[in-house]
Amino acid sequence: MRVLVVTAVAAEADSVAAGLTGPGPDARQLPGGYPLSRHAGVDVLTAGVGPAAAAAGTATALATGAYDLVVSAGIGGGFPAHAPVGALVVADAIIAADLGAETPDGYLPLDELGFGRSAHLPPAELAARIAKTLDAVHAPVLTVSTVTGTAARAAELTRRHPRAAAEAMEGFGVAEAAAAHAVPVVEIRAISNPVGPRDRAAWRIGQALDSLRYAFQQLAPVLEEKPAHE
Ligand SMILES: O=C(O)c1cccc(C(=O)CC[C@H]2O[C@@H](n3cnc4c(=O)[nH]cnc43)[C@H](O)[C@@H]2O)c1
Repeated sequence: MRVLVVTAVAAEADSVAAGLTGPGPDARQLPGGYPLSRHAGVDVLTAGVGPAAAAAGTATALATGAYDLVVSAGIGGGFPAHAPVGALVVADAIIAADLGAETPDGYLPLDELGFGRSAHLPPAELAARIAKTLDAVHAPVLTVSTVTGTAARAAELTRRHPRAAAEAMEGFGVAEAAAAHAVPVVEIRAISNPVGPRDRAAWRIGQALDSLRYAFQQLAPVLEEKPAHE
């Protein structure tokens, strides 16, 4: 199995790579300038922040036809009722939470507008096994284009998606590219901040990056190729 891990920024890619145990990395750049580090069985891509960059980078990597699984991984905001700072969240659904239309009667997601889908479902058994391995919260992860910064917006997202444990900015973009290439996708988020009123001082990015490294340490035996003689 060859796995593509898609991160937004270099610090996330470094944490993922630090958790992998195999030899490497063999660093290269894909067309478009996307940095890719190759490890045993796992490639780690830095695609940029936001769903559009994530989709473009993921699609570029998947065009090689080399991958059996895509993992969207990085830091994220946690809905405090479900996922505190430092927790890991493995998505059981990857939901586009602000892709749609506002109407006088409220928000309409893309699928209800008839333009496509608003959610991707990771393979249930694999996602549940990853969540169990990581002792992670297993719940929907929202993809947003704007980081939530008010209590009102957090409450509105919770009203629409009561089970959601995290929000981040890339998962749905990665999943759209994966679906276009018929490759399964999972999403793993390490919680760096609560979803709610903007408080930059409360972000624990170092702690979340440590959690991300720990996650890939635990997952390395599952994800990395074993040489035939082992
Ligand atoms: O300082 C800010 O308020 C701010 C505004 C926009 C973006 C940022 C980032 O540094 C985070 C973007 C990056 O991290 C993921 N992330 C982490 N926490 C959240 C969150 O609460 N909501 C959405 N995304 C989050 C995201 O996936 C991006 O890759 C800071």
